[in-house]
Amino acid sequence: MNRRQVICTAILLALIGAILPLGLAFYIAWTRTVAQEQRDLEATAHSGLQHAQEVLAQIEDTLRYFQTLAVKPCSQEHIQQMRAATISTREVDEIGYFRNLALKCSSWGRIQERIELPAPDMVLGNGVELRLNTFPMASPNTRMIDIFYRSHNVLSDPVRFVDIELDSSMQIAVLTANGKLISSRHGPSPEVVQKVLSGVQPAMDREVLSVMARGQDFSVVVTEPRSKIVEKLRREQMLLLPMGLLLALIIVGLVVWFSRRRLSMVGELGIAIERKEFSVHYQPILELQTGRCIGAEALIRWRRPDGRMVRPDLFIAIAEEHKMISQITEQVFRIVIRELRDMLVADRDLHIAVNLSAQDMQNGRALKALHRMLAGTGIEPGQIWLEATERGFMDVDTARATIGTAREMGHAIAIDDFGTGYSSLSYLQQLPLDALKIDKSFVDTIGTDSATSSVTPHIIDMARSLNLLIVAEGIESEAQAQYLKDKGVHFGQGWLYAKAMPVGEFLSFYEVNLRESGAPFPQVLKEL
Ligand SMILES: Nc1nc2c(ncn2[C@@H]2O[C@@H]3COP(=O)(O)O[C@H]4[C@@H](O)[C@H](n5cnc6c(=O)[nH]c(N)nc65)O[C@@H]4COP(=O)(O)O[C@H]3[C@H]2O)c(=O)[nH]1
Repeated sequence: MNRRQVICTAILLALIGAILPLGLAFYIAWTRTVAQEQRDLEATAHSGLQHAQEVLAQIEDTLRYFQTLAVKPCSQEHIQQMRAATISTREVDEIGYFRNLALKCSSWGRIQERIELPAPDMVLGNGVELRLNTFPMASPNTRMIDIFYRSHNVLSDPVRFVDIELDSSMQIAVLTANGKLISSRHGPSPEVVQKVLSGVQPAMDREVLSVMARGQDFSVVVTEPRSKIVEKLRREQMLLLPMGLLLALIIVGLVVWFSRRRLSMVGELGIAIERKEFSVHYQPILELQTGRCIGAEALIRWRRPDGRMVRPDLFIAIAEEHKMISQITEQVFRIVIRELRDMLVADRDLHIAVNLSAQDMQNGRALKALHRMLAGTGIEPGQIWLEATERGFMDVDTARATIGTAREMGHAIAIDDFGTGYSSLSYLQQLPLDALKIDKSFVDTIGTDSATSSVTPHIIDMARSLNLLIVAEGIESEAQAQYLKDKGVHFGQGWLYAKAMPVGEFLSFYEVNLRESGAPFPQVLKEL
């Protein structure tokens, strides 16, 4: 992933991370509120049904009482009893006595006019008849529910059937079992009520919550516009939104932390070490006189997940600065042993040079790790050479100790990039080194009249006087190679011969080289 992709992904993830928990909190608050409201509606519908049935039962009791009352119909006493019942029974507003389906007297007294019972709207299982739109003589504008049994009827205010505790945001309708409206409160929509009754989910269920309770004689529908539950939703949100907000903050924080880590080279390097994103390429080292390949320098390669390569001189410095280099050195050792173990065991003339950083030289941890890794592999320690730059030898005492340990273990040790730092002859004399590598910058000056071109022969003379093996790196031309050969430089590496290459290519190169050069293993190395 490149920088831009990391930033875009981070922004996207941060947005999702912020929106998702908040959206989730909102969604949970909404569904919890709706579910709670649905439960409240159900409870209201059931209590509405129970109440309507109790009202009916009360009226039926009154009717049954008059059925068994042994008084002369429409006598003073009969009318008196009817009046008493309207006073003592809340559900009973008026009582009437019928003969041949015509009203003879009521709790108001005797009736002179002929009032006949119309056809009932519904007949209950016990023979009680219901008429839903009765307008009594005493108050002709008031609709009453007429409940008739055998010879008596009761007129009851429809409100009695819905007289329950009702939330101001809810609407209730009590209907007969065959769906005719008895009474309602808070004006429920007749269409919604009919749809709920018929079992069809109301089309506007996005706007209305509804519940139905069905009894033997009545059905009760309770509705509530969703807009009315906003207040309750807010209360729920007050509870959940802070949690969502906290989660969003945590996610956004994590995204920022991860992306910053990903964006910084140090962070990326740490991830690369964890994920073992490194590989090793091998640059052949040849004896200059014969052209025989005696081994290779192991050079680390880091390919990032997006496919881009990072130059080692860039990330090695950062790894050193942030104390990550030892892990990298260990990974290089591990890769070299894994990739070349068989070949190193089969061919004792093959040598691989591995770079040690200044820190590796100072803390000696890499050497211990190498010792552990080589145990039981069959590889001779002498087949692994170690190279360290001048900086690695700055602290002469520590350097001497580390070189001593390395040599005791059987490794040859070389000073890399010689001449680029402050090393002097006297300084070199104090270190028990095996080889000196001439830096490419000096090889580049061969045949030129640059100011440093005169340094190269001095470095070579110095190395020779200290009896060190000399390896020149960065040889790119025949002229450079010839010059170095003439000066008695033993070994060289550079694009003139081969670039650093993956293990498979190197092994082929090595086999072809051995076949074609036909030269024996160099005497100078046997003496090491
Ligand atoms: N232009 C040109 N370049 C040539 C030629 N011949 C060799 N080179 C390059 O010169 C560098 C030689 O390695 P170095 O001096 O140890 O310099 C190395 C070394 O200091 C460091 N390095 C590489 N691998 C490791 C490692 O495993 N551990 C440590 N600590 N440092 C490493 O990174 C530096 C750069 O490594 P590379 O990029 O692989 O670059 C390599 C190599 O590819 C040539 O003819 N022409």
